Amino acid sequence: MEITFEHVTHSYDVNSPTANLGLDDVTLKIKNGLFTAIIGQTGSGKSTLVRHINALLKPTSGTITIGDRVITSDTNNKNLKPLRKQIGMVFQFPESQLFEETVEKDIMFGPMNFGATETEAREAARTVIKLVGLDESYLTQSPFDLSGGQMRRVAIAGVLASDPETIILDEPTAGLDPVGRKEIMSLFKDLQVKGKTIILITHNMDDVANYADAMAVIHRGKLIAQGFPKEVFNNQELLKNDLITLPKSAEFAKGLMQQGFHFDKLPITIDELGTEIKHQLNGD
Ligand SMILES: Nc1ncnc2c1ncn2[C@@H]1O[C@H](COP(=O)(O)OP(=O)(O)OP(=O)(O)O)[C@@H](O)[C@H]1O
Repeated sequence: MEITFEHVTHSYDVNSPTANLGLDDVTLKIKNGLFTAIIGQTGSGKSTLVRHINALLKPTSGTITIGDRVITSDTNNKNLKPLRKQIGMVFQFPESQLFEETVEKDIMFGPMNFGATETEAREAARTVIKLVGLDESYLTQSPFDLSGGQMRRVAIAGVLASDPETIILDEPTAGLDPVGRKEIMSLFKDLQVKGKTIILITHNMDDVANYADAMAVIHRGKLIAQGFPKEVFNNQELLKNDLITLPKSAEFAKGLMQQGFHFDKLPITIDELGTEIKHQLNGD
């Protein structure tokens, strides 16, 4: 499902369409089946942007097209359920929204809300608990007896249980340790390989470099760059004006340039960096 923003502006000031802009004239295409990262400084408008994709927010002006669904300022709040089923949203610290007495009931809540029968929802819970790396024995436990990382997985399973086509992730690994982060990010990459469209908001540039196919940079509500991560991280204008930070490998490569190494483009992953260094040491 392709997602298109055309000249989308969102004002948080109900009395003035030009004041307190969360988004300012954003035109953007998010391609079907890709892993797209949305980055930008704190308060730049990333969450505002993604909340338009499942119509939690509506544009003050402009149009959003999601598959064959068009959202404008006068879109009716009725009939949004099919859209919300297609677009799964994992908010920051999603475990704070767990509330049922068992993991199974918590996971079943979403599908049943979207019309699944109890049997279907139970089946979905059994499938997704494994997808997030937990075994079926967790289903009968209370979510509140689990560790923070396990609770996060259960909350993510709850979103996956409705089998959304597109999954929006707002800082899904915040507060997790490096191992937990890698596991969760690999899970999302795996879901993309299986056909889902993934949209990730993150402050972690290594995650962008390692997992994203495309990225968009938001600054003060405006889209200031988009493209392949390798191109965007090599955008001199953005770097000069401190509008992006670099993944660790690119930072390391910059240091190496002061030692006489040369990179046409900064490598953005460890693999790319290793390959480049090997070539240069071998004189290739
Ligand atoms: N409910 C709201 N009412 C008024 N202003 C808001 C509201 N939510 C966000 N804003 C403002 O809109 C702008 C964009 O906020 P948004 O939360 O989209 O940024 P963000 O890039 O997601 O930030 P972060 O990285 O901190 O999550 C900010 O100036 C913020 O203060």
